[in-house]
Formats: sequence, C-alpha cells, structure tokens
Amino acid sequence: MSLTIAIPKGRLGSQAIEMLKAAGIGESIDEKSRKLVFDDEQRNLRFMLLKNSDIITYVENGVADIGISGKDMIMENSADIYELYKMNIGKCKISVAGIKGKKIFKDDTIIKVATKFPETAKKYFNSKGQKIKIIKLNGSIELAPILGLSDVIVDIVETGNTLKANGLEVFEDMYPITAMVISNKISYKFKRKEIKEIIELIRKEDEKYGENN
Ligand SMILES: Nc1ncnc2c1ncn2[C@@H]1O[C@H](COP(=O)(O)OP(=O)(O)OP(=O)(O)O)[C@@H](O)[C@H]1O
Ligand SMILES: O=P(O)(O)OC[C@H]1O[C@H](OP(=O)(O)OP(=O)(O)O)[C@H](O)[C@@H]1O
Repeated sequence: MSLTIAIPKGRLGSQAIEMLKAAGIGESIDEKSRKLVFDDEQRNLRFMLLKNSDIITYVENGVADIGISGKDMIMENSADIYELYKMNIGKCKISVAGIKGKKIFKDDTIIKVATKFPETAKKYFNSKGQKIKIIKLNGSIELAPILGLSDVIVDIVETGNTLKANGLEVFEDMYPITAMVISNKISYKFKRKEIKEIIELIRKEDEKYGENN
C-alpha cells in the first residue's frame, strides 16, 4: 500500500471515519466488523484503527505514514511528527478545574493536580512558577477533588456537562484542542505528493463540517 493511515477508535474515530467516507477515501472501513486493518486497493490506502493514545506512537515510528490525533495527545507526548492540518472535529479544551467556588492557588505551597496529562500539566504550572504534585489518573478525573485526592484537575472540557454534573467549574483555560492530521517526518519527505492529495480531500470535507458546526 502506498499510504498507511492511523485512525483513532472511539468518539474522535467515529467523526473521523464519517469524514473520510464523505471525502470518498474511507469506504473500506467497517467499524462494526471488529477488524483493525482495512485496505482500499483502488486508492492504494491502508487504514489502521488504533486506540487514540497509540496513534502518535505508530506515526512517530513510521508504521503509519499519517494519522488523525487530538492535539492533547500531541502535546502530552512531545511527538516528533509534523502537524499538517488542523481539523474542525474534536474541538474541546484542556482546563484547570476544581470544586465550584473554591479556587485555590497557593503561591508557596504545592497543589495536588489529578490528570491524564501529567507532562502538559507540569509544563503549564512550571511556566507559572506554581509548585505542584501530579496524581496520574486514567479516567473519571472529576472524582479526584470531590473525594479529596487532589486540589484541582487538568482535563478535557468539551460541553462542560461533566464538570457541572459533579459540582466543579473551570478555574483556568489552558489550551484549545482540535484533531490534527499528523505525518511521520520521513514519510512526508518521500510520499509528500500522496500525503498532500489525501489532506486536500480531507480538508474539503473538514471545511464543510466547520461551516456547519
Ligand atoms: N469530551 C471529550 N472527551 C475526551 N476527548 C475529547 C472530547 N472532545 C474531544 N475530544 C478529543 O477526542 C480525542 C479522543 O477522545 P476519545 O474519547 O475517543 O479517546 P479515549 O478513548 O478517551 O482515549 P484513550 O485512548 O486515551 O482512553 C481526545 O484526545 C480529544 O482530543
Ligand atoms: O465537557 P464534557 O462534554 O462533559 O466532556 C468532558 C469529559 O469527557 C472526557 O471524559 P471521558 O468521557 O473520555 O471519560 P473518562 O475520562 O472517564 O475516560 C473528559 O475527560 C471529561 O471527563
């Protein structure tokens, strides 16, 4: 296959696959089939369905030439890849949040930060000169301040419904996030034409999506 494309499973994946199909390049992908690799012989494309957090690893190592990944994952992994196209899907932000009305930023003490994104949180608080202790969690991050495990959380906020439902609020917005089309650096050198063609097809559909959302 001339190009291998890494697509995330899960919520971002569903949107991405829908967009690829609309762009006329994802017809071979059948999300319900349990298969993880799909070949489009006509276009010479191979799609791989991966866990969101593994996309970077596959692209960075050149097993996939390009991929669709959230900017949150790219920042957290300091990935050595090219970010070629910023998409309109997967829009959300990374924020600092905590119990409503209890914003505490103690200059001289260490605040406890629960998060799935330890590197991003460290970088952010370091730049502010705030000392922190990271508590690495893998999900249900919002529970941490409620149960006294942490003072604040650093997490994805999309609608804000999860924060609200748990009596939390945003204290500070850190970074805006969208999905990105990323590329392996060597692939971009040797398969630039093919990669640009695919991105052009994605761009057309993504812009339509952007106009309607
Ligand atoms: N409400 C949201 N919650 C989580 N991620 C979101 C949200 N809105 C947009 N995103 C984006 O979608 C991407 C993938 O989210 P998804 O929920 O599919 O991954 P996941 O299965 O939770 O990830 P992981 O594989 O790390 O468990 C995130 O990296 C982020 O960029
Ligand atoms: O602002 P909202 O629209 O409510 O979305 C944000 C929530 O969605 C994500 O959680 P996810 O559903 O991935 O669950 P998990 O973190 O427990 O895996 C994120 O970690 C927040 O909890």
